[in-house]
Amino acid sequence: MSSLEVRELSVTFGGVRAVDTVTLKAEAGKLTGLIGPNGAGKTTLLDACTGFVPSRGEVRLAGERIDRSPAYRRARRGLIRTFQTLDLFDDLTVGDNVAAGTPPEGRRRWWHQLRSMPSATSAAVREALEAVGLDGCAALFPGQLSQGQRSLVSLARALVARPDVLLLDEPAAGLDSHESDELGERLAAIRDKGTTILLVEHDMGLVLGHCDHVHVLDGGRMLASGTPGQIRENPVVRAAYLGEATEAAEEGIAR
Ligand SMILES: Nc1ncnc2c1ncn2[C@@H]1O[C@H](COP(=O)(O)OP(=O)(O)OP(=O)(O)O)[C@@H](O)[C@H]1O
Repeated sequence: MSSLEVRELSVTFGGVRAVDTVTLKAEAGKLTGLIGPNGAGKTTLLDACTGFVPSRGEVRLAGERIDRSPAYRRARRGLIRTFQTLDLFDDLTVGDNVAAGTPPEGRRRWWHQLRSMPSATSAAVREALEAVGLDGCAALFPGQLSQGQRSLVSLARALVARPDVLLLDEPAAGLDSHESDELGERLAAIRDKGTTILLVEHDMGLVLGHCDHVHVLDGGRMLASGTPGQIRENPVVRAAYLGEATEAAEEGIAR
């Protein structure tokens, strides 16, 4: 099991400091939530961890620095992510969409890799679809699924790569509260099988109901960290994120 850790991580776009000297950890084998208001820097932090934007500071996977590695090497080392925009291939079946997430094997030539690509019916694809509750949907096309189910296809495409650490960007978007609770159970089961998960999400029921630990970002900076219970009760978080003005929060923000 691997942890993911960032130390003093910063990302700047022109004059905007989207992530500002953030230090946080997704503990090995845990489901960690990352929450914060719109524009807080959550997606940018995932982009920096996975090598999609240049950053300053350290990113460590299982204790080893990966912040100088290109995105594909980080993925090969087991750091796999999903995107807010699902980017499914509408002309491919669900099974083929998931199969497309299979990582290439080592340095074999591309025609060998093509020949060894798993098919939509391979065991790895079946297993990934089962893990998200879409077994039986392999032959359907994304257009035949609900938005929530499409999000699950994107999750299955990440799982087929057998990640050590899985970064999820708002997988509950488009899910109703029942589906989102079900997703929480599935993520907990994936964690229990040994995958470390960092979950960016606005769905508070999912985060506070299922995560082991939660980090809160605001304006690119770490605002708070704690158990879901501690985060729920934190007056500064309630003021900044949940829109509740309290005296304690005002004192906290002023400090
Ligand atoms: N490619 C970019 N170029 C310029 N500014 C960017 C870029 N990507 C993000 N930003 C800015 O960085 C800040 C953080 O954005 P980010 O998307 O990381 O926030 P977020 O917490 O994921 O928000 P949301 O919950 O709405 O997805 C915002 O001010 C955003 O406008």
